[in-house]
Amino acid sequence: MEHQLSTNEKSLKMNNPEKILEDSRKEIDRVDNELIDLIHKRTSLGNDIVTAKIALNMDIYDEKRENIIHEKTIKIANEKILNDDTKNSIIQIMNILTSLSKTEQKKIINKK
Ligand SMILES: O=C(O)C(=O)C[C@]1(C(=O)O)C=C[C@@H](O)C=C1
Repeated sequence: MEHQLSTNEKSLKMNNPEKILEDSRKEIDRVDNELIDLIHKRTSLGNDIVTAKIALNMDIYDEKRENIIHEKTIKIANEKILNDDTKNSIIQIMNILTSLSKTEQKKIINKK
């Protein structure tokens, strides 16, 4: 749970930029850790997916599914009222994640 700062803590922080920097960097480290875990988790799912695709005689690349992911990403970004720059960056990140998944799936096929 996020810690809610009291008014007293907030005014203390305002006068202490070193503390703001230190705390913000600690929080960024925590977020980065979570992101790395989530990226690893998403990429690892490629293992099961490629096994299923081989059994179903499907290609790794699925344009229809990638379009759904693209539309879903835009919908979520709009709901969260993100600005266009942030929205476009998130779309790029999602493209990187699907590419990563495809690369991993190809590696698994080549090992089989
Ligand atoms: O859902 C799939 O079929 C996947 O292989 C996963 C994934 C993705 O990363 O989301 C990757 C490649 C496909 O083109 C579509 C989606």
